[in-house]
Amino acid sequence: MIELQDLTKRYGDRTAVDHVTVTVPSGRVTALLGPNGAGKSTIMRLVLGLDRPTSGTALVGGRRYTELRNPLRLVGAHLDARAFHPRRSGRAGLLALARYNGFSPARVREVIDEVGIGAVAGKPAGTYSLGMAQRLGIAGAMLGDPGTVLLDEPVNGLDADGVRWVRALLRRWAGEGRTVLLSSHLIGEVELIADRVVVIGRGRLLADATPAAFTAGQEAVVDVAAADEHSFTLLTEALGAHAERTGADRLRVRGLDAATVGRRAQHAGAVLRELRTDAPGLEEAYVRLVEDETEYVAVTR
Ligand SMILES: Nc1ncnc2c1ncn2[C@@H]1O[C@H](COP(=O)(O)OP(=O)(O)OP(=O)(O)O)[C@@H](O)[C@H]1O
Repeated sequence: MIELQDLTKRYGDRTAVDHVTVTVPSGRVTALLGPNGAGKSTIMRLVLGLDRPTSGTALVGGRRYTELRNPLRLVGAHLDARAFHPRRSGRAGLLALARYNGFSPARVREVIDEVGIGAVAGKPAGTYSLGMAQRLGIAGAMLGDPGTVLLDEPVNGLDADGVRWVRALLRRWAGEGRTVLLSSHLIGEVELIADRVVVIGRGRLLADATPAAFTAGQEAVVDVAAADEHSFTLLTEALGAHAERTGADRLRVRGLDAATVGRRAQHAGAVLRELRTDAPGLEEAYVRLVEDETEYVAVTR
């Protein structure tokens, strides 16, 4: 479990993390989600003792990271895909990390197999594709078989297979009771991977919920397509400010239900090709949330 209590970090007059209180439970995959510069990496660095909080605390298993005696056995982290020495082979980098932290060369072989970089392990890490570099970083995080894992943007640069692989790996870790915290600025990834979503905007906690609870309070939208250009014009006029154009003949409607949209179209003489209610996805909920970062939204489980 990771506990952030009133965590604040300022750099000069810039507040990177602003009074964040949140618990990241074990046995779950939790995503820190937020736009670039929201404060996700800073939170991870504070948890890992790489930076000191201005105020508040970040605890892993009830202790500050800097108080842990054998931290890599308890907490694994992968913050930067290019953290390994570019001219050293991936294997050599992992062996050095293992030696320094008291892990066996056999464990290095195991993690290399597990992340599937056997074919490139002898090559300089600097020659790896971003996907391979991500796998190498994840291998480093796994070395100590830790109960808590932090991964900063772990699927950045991975192809669809790679994303599936990370998802399966994180699910397995959570299933084994580990605490898994990843960060992402891509809502689509998070929707696929995480059990819990912690949304951060300008350093502040905006939401902490399951993906389902996060979207539950959101109003559905209606997608409507006109049969022809003339109908599209009539329809656009009939729906006014409720409608937003999303395609050549297509509108997205907020604040009216499908029956009302259908009636308005009929009155206006517009012929429809399609009319459907869309349950709001995580993306819709997320966009609304970060659009107005000044509003504090607490979503409970
Ligand atoms: N060492 C530092 N010195 C000064 N400002 C910093 C430092 N580290 C981060 N910041 C600032 O703190 C804010 C949060 O940055 P952070 O990197 O944590 O965001 P992020 O959510 O991880 O974004 P990204 O997705 O771009 O990595 C930003 O405004 C950033 O410029």
